[in-house]
Amino acid sequence: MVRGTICRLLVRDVRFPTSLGGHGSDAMHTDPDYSAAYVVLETDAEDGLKGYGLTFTLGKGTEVVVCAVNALAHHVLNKDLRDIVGDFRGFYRQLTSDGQLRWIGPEKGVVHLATAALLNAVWDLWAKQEGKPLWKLLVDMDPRELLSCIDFRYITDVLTEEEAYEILQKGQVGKKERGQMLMHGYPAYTTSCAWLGYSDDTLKQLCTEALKDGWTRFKVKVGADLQDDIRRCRLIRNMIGPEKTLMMDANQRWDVPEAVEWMSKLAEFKPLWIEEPTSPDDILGHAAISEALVPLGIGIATGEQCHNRVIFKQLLQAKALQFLQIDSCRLGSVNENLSVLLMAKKFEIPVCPHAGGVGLCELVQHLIMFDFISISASLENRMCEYVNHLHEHFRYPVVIKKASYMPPKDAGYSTEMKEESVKKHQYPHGEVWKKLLAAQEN
Ligand SMILES: C[C@H](O)[C@@H](O)[C@@H](O)[C@H](O)C(=O)O
Ligand SMILES: [Mg+2]
Repeated sequence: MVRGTICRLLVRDVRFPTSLGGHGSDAMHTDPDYSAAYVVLETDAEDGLKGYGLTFTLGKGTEVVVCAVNALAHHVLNKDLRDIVGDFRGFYRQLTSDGQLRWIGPEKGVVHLATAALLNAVWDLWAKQEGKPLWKLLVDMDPRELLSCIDFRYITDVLTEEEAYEILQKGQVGKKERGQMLMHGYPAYTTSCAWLGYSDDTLKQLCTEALKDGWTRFKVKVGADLQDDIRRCRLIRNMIGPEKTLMMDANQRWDVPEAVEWMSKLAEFKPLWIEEPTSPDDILGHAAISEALVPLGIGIATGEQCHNRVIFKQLLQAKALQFLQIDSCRLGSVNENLSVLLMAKKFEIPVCPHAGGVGLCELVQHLIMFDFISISASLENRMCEYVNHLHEHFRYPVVIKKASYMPPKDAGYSTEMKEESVKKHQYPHGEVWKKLLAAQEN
């Protein structure tokens, strides 16, 4: 049973110096330090359970997200958890519609990332109090209760609450069997072999290891230099062979005509999709690229920087994407992701979540497992991203077997980091940063 009043909120700036190894680098983000604004919620309940939440950042700017979390804190502090989850739609709306703060959003940018971190902590706490992993909490929830967590404002022109109810009702059929199927895991793909900053030797070595570990789906970063891309894509396609799946990711590097031209040159390597070919805000641009590339057998994937459900709605309406990539830390937590999963189902577009970063795999695995069991009922053309960095800092890290995510068993949203890791990596006074910053000064 849900219990307790939220009496303490702590937010910390935690950064990992991943840029030193070129990990996570792409055509636009050449030196990311995978980081998080990390929130801890405490209640006055005797159980001592805490809620942990985060949003993903790339280093600089995490302090701005921390500020935004503090600016939103009054909406959360001294609230009874029963009141929050009893009217989760109302609570979501209260956070996202703060009459003053919404001016620096609304439902996008820093303030929305902060909302995600806070709400992720609330969901973690709720799932912990119920003694269930988050995916199971969602799967066991009655459809009406699930819908009561969603703010349908701005999407009722494509999905009404009644339509969403019908989708969830249909999803009840075969739920148990799909739950059992998941015991073999949810299919994953790896991005870890081919960051843009990796040398060809590193790429080869990591690809060899990944093949040995049973990976069959690979993503490669492209977009900075065409000749480099041709060489790297040839290398990886030759290594994995013609049957395995290859995806490409340009991280918003191109203009619309440039995207079409560039990808026509990479088509020979048979990519399943090109991800973020252009600005994430350019819905019609994505539609134009999609129209040009689908005949070449290349789909469009996007979502990791889609601000909110409205952008996803329009991408779906405009037939601008073939693969939809939800993100657990950019949208307004589970609440907003639920609405996007339901819209994707209505449009029959497969959801292939964005993960990686720090903690994104830990979180989003819950959402995609719920999606399979209760909404999509399909594994066709579906897979969840995996990146093998930084899991050791989490108390309940992801478990990958045979290139699949195994369903989490521990209660909560897998968001909790090890205290030791947080302390060491807190910016700028943690041990790791003190050393690095001192070395930079000398
Ligand atoms: C800066 C980051 O590593 C991104 O490159 C990464 O999230 C990427 O777009 C991905 O799809 O994994
Ligand atoms: Mg990407």
